[in-house]
Amino acid sequence: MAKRLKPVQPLLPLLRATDLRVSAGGRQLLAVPSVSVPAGGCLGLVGVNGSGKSTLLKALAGLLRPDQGTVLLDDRPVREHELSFRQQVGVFLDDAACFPDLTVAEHVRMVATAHGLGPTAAERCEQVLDLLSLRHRADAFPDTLSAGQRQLLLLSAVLVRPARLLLLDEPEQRLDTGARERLADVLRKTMADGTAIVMAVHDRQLLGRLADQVLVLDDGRVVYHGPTAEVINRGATPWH
Ligand SMILES: Nc1ncnc2c1ncn2[C@@H]1O[C@H](COP(=O)(O)OP(=O)(O)OP(=O)(O)O)[C@@H](O)[C@H]1O
Repeated sequence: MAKRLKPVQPLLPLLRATDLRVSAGGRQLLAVPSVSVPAGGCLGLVGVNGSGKSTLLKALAGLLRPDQGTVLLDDRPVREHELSFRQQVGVFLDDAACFPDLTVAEHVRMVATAHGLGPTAAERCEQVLDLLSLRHRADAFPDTLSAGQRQLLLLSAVLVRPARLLLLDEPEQRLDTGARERLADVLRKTMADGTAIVMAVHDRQLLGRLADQVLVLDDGRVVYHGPTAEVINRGATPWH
């Protein structure tokens, strides 16, 4: 007798946003029909300055309330201040700041401890500082860091904590080629562990190495949403 197969349930995306619209001062800043990222996937957001990438990230992070549309994490609405959301989602925006009186190691340790790493915090902190090549500045204070090292400190503080979703705004800013490659390696490993990433990015190589899908924005509107390879293979990017 033929065996009856159970219907296959498609995997739910981790993050899903539908019909997002954001405006300010009577002007529409963003109109995005849909965003969907599965666990372990990476969506790259690209577009010229002012095209709406940060606005979209803020809406996905629940930091900005859209006029219209929904953002769901695991099919539940995103709420900025909900503890479970903060525990699951690491957000890196370009306005992140450092404490002037805490060293590099202390910053990273503070975030790791706050996110419940407990006895494993010290080892994880060293590992992240090693991976981003910042361990030699572990005892340095922020005002003695170069711009790129400060960027690495802020990234270390986001990457040290466990997260199911990372929302990153131009993480490659101020980093040299080697540091960008190390960042790509760390993010790829994070994805292999099942973390989803949405990342605004100007660096085409980083985009090609990480993103499996790309959303190109122009004046707040989506002008392309599809596989990264198609955008990369065009030779010239449609956003520069
Ligand atoms: N709080 C705000 N009030 C009014 N307009 C805003 C606000 N924040 C951003 N904008 C406008 O929204 C548009 C999109 O800005 P956004 O910062 O999302 O662009 P971006 O693609 O991230 O740019 P960049 O590559 O320069 O970081 C811009 O025209 C900007 O001036």
